[in-house]
Amino acid sequence: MIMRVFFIFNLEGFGVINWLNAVVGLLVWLCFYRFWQNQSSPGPKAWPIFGSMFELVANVNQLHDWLLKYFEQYDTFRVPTFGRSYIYTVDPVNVEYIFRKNWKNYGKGRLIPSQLSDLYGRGIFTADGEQWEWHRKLLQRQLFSSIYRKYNLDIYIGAGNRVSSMLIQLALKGTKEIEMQDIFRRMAFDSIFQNVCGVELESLSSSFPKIGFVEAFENAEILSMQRAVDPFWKLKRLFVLGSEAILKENLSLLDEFVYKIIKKRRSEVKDQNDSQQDVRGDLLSRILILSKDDPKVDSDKNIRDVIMNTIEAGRSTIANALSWTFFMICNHPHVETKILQELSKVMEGKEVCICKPCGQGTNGNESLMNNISTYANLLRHDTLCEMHYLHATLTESLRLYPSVPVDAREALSKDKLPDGTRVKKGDFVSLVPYSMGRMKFLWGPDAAEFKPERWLKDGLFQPESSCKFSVFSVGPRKCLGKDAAYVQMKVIVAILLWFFEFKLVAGQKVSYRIAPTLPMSENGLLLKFELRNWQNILELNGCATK
Ligand code: HEM
Repeated sequence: MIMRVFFIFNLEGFGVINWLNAVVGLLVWLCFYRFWQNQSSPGPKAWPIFGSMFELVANVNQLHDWLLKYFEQYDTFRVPTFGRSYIYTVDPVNVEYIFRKNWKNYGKGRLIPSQLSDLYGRGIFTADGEQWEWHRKLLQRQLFSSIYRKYNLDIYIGAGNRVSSMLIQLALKGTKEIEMQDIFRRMAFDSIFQNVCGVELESLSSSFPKIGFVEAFENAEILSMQRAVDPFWKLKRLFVLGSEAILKENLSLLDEFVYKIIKKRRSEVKDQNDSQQDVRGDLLSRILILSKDDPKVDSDKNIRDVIMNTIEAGRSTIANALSWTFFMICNHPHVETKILQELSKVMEGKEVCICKPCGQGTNGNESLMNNISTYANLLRHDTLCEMHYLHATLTESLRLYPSVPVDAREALSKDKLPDGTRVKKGDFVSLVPYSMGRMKFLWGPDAAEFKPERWLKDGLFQPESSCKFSVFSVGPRKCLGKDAAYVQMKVIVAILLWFFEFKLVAGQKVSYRIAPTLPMSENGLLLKFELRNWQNILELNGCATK
């Protein structure tokens, strides 16, 4: 074949040097062609071969604000790097196309799953196609069942009680300031673990215990992410060296713990069916009971992957969202007042002493804890649904500080977006909720301001299209835990704000840290706290004491 080409183009006698010149010339031409192509597309300046790599690396620690700067000029732009482009968009029409209309062409792809699959296996966050569909259907069936919803709510109420008890104990020891992000991180991990596995990890205590499973999970996640910038990770994994050796150790600990729970639960629910009164509510039991005819459920590895992915889904998302919400509430005292007014209105008439200065009298802390627990138990689904202002506050905080700031997909084949942007196979195409939430063309001239009121009409919460408020993603792969997330966040805010007063510790600089979610930087959120002054609440609404 090659000889035929030589013959046709009469290339015999071309000479080695000439050949080399031709090949180098072709490569240089290709580089400059690509350079020229990238130069003419919207986005940061692109250099031959390296594309915009240098600018990207220089800005990686403030990635979200760097992207935002470009979104002030373009709705969609390209960041070319060595072999592929990263395309970012805040254009709702492109978002709808990528995530809904042509979603099958934009999946988890190959690169990210290859780095994360030791931790998450072939679970919902790493799988495409049939495997993803199996996970999604399995979870969908459980997450919206009434047994599971009730079980979850009880977990969240328990978590609210535990955080309160922890704060009271800390206050007794004379502590006046706390790092709230760490408390929310512990609370969210404990809750999702109990929700998924039916086991309490008990990391919420005033002694701030280190829990082996939690540490191993967090280490494994960081080490798996670091593979993205380590070209030798596969070699290191092969020879069990350095970071890969540590990752392996953490993964073994996680697997041992999880497989033990799966085994135990299999034997416990072996003969149970869903109609029994004492049926367990945790996700693992429910899957084992309800899907026992599904051959894939027989595989402990599949179940392990479901567990790991669901823990990941509900862990840092909730902790981040609550941390930023408290940050915003502390910065906007009138929002706190309105939440308290709503709480007292919604809870009015419920059989609880919500307005008395309980716990500050003779019965002391025990009475206060009883009061907190009685109040918390009244936070049932119907009561939470009445809290429109709190719902709006959480949504507004997520608009500005979305738990998943960049939602990326890999193009499985070449394509063209509605605005004409060309996509090559292997390009990463991302919607950027962090920037979307700040776009004036979407939210008006006050887009940067924190205004829960923008979500309310006549006091009722008004949802927005997910192509505009994309915080929970869009289309067939949108978040499965959105409702559960709101329930948990509302319970925690309703309990903590009612019983405690929080103020920002002055002088701290609160910013984000780069991660797949949007945690605050290392120092977290330092808050001063004390028991709420009940007299203020009484005055707030002229509330009648019981
Ligand atoms: C404030 C809280 C939360 C936010 C902002 C959030 C946001 C998101 C986003 C943006 C995605 C798409 C991620 C991707 O494309 O890879 C997602 C997926 C998902 N979320 Fe959430 N999430 C939250 C809480 C939860 C909770 C509590 C659960 C479960 C109990 C959950 C379960 C899931 C699952 C299973 C998926 C995968 C859906 C799929 O790929 O089909 N999420 N979530």
